[in-house]
Amino acid sequence: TTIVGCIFDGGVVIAADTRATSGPIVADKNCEKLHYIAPQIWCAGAGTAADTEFTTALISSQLELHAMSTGRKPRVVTCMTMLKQHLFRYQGHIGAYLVVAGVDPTGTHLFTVHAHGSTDKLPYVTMGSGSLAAMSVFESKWKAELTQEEAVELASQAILAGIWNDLGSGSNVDVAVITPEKTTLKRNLIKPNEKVPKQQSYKFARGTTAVLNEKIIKKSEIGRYVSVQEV
Ligand SMILES: CCOc1ccc(-c2cc(C(=O)Nc3ccc(S(=O)(=O)NC(C)=O)cc3)c3ccccc3n2)cc1
Repeated sequence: TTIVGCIFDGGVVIAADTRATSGPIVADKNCEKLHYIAPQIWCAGAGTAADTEFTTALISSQLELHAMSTGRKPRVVTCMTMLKQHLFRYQGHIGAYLVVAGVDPTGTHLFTVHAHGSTDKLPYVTMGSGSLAAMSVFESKWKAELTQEEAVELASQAILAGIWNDLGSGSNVDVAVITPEKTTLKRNLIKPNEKVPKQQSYKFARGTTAVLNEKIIKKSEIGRYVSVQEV
């Protein structure tokens, strides 16, 4: 998995690849790793799929109840705090590595939350098995005061670095852009691994391989031939 987040002038963008693995097997070629928390708070998840899905859904519910009781819009720091306290309580046994991003009345915020409960607050972040490949893109191309278009492009390039260089990442690029006005989910914004039509037909004509000899036997005689190596 490769997931990233990047703050820009006026909002924040998060992005993810769409490969789900089970050991060496690609279990899902187009899974969703961007999770809704609140109208202007979204979360990218790496780690155990069920853990990221259920943990984000649980905190989304708790945050909505909190917003109802306070009568205020939910804050990103509140979401981060709920996530870190929940994950710390389970001492890392919940395999959820999360990028929490959003806009609230106090501004634009981007956090990481690790499975053991540690957190960071940064202008750009990466997580997952492809995090080092993705971070190489940010460390070489990030600048302050990015525009929305620049931030979407940079985040997409960071995910693509994971897709190409990390076996745990692959398939497509999903992006979510969060501004004070609206949140836009761009599902499969980039599809760099689509199957293309074969250049030609690879069906061999009947008779391409010569038949050297043929022997028709009764079903009752099969046992006689199973152990015999015909030369
Ligand atoms: C007592 C242990 O404390 C810890 C503290 C921090 C980290 C940690 C983990 C990560 C990280 O993202 N690890 C990670 C890898 C693969 C997937 S995965 O989903 O691609 N594959 C599997 C199998 O989970 C998820 C998360 C990370 C990334 C970027 C910068 C720092 C980081 N630090 C781990 C343990």
